[in-house]
Amino acid sequence: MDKDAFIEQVRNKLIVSCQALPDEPLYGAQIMARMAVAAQIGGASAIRANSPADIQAIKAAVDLPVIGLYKQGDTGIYITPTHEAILAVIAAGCDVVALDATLRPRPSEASLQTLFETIHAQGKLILADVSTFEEGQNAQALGADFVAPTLSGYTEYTPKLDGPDFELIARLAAELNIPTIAEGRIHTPAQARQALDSGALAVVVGSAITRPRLITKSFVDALL
Ligand SMILES: CC(=O)N[C@H](C=O)[C@@H](O)[C@H](O)[C@H](O)COP(=O)(O)O
Repeated sequence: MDKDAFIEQVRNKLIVSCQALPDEPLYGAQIMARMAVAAQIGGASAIRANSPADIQAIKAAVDLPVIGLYKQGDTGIYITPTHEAILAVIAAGCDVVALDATLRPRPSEASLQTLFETIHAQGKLILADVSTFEEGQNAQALGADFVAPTLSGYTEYTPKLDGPDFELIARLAAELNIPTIAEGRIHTPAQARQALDSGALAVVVGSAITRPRLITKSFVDALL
């Protein structure tokens, strides 16, 4: 899928992140594929998914573009950090590759520039997951197709907010030339609406739709 087609597919729409790690109760490619089917029936415009196995199962189950990533651990730079991880999610069939584009020291010798080049050489689109405006600027300069504030609140130098980082969404959307896809702690339909009103092209919602353990906990906590 080319960039214009992807933009038209997701414009002003919801993208559902269907992810469960091995320590989560819904872990398993077939379970994530059913989550994706539910998301498609509900009206999602695209799916965000982690790992080659999940991406492959989701691609077989739904007729939607997939933003693929491959988490390697859960500290430091863990979202699609290497060429191998990129090639694995592309081989699994994703349309867009999401990767950590923060300015932190990288775990392998691969620079962000060469990782971007690998994605484009395979004819796929780049979604740069960042935590600050400067990281978004850097990703744009290196050739990213899309930017998302996915990592705001997850780097040691960004504030830990309870809700979405609307300020960063608005600044990325206003000051960069590439589209911003809002993501991270969007927990309600009103927040999703606000993200679009802040200038985002589309909105990714994960936990609030596909992590029932966390959804349950939010209700339980409200009753304490
Ligand atoms: C920080 C990090 O590793 N974020 C991951 C990125 O793919 C996922 O664990 C999140 O679920 C996703 O970003 C969607 O966000 P939320 O689940 O808050 O709607």
